[in-house]
Amino acid sequence: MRTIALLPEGTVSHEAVLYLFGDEEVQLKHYKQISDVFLSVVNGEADYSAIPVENTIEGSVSLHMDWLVHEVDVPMQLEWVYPSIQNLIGRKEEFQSEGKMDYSKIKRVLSHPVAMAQCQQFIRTHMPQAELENVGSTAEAIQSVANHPGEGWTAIGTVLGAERYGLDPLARKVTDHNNNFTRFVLIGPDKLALEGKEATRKTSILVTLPADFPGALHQVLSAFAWRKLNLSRIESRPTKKKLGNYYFYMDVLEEVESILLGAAIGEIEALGCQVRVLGSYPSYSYTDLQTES
Ligand SMILES: O=C(O)C(=O)C[C@]1(C(=O)O)C=C[C@@H](O)C=C1
Repeated sequence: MRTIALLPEGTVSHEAVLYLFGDEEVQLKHYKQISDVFLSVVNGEADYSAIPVENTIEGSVSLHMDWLVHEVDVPMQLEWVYPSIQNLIGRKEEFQSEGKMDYSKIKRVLSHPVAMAQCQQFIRTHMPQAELENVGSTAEAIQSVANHPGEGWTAIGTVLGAERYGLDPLARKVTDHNNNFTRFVLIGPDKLALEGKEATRKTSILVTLPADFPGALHQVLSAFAWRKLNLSRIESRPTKKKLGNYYFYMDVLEEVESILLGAAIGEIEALGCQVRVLGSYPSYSYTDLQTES
């Protein structure tokens, strides 16, 4: 049985992992901090670590991307997409009378910063008086609310989290945009694919440009363009070595073993760029996962 490291019970990550593996039995190891989720696979405590890397509304989860690049050297082995459905969580009896919600009683809203950002408008419209507090995960937020009864505390998080910590969804689906999806990856030493499910092949690479090379990025991009290799994401991030030094993170819709991608990487290296492959893996979209073979 596979062991998966992930954020605490009741997080969006937890829902997403349960969804990914469906009926397959997996052992889940929950950690409070994302750093411990990363380290679990490094230390051999888990076969894979589940990491949220990108969100429709917030874009890249920078902290997690930085851990992938700078702190650990474990390949990405699978990617999947899951909707982040956020809800306002608290105790019904504290905020509702005769089934009607009284938002003016809310003094504090706790959540993960990415989840909080997904519900900005909802919070501003309904509870502008509330203090906002960012914590390590949506589940940690829900647990804190459970530990402070009668103090006007609420959390933004999942229905699964509300159930786990004995609270109620006070308002459901409170994200500002309907199409709120999060991209997750599994990192680990071994290859992984879901049997009978359609997947797109993807390769994630990091490209560091040589200093003082005018047009270097243009040339890198042309190596992909004339081979008709599709880039689905490109993003610059600081190298953390020198102010103004950046590397480019790129997702290419092709397997690293393919002749075309191999040749493109060779050409980019010949230009004097450094290329690091972060992983070459199957990518599952939300609808593909729902379709049984
Ligand atoms: O706190 C959680 O529920 C998480 O799973 C973390 C996380 C994230 O880090 O982006 C995952 C997805 C949600 O969009 C918000 C938060």
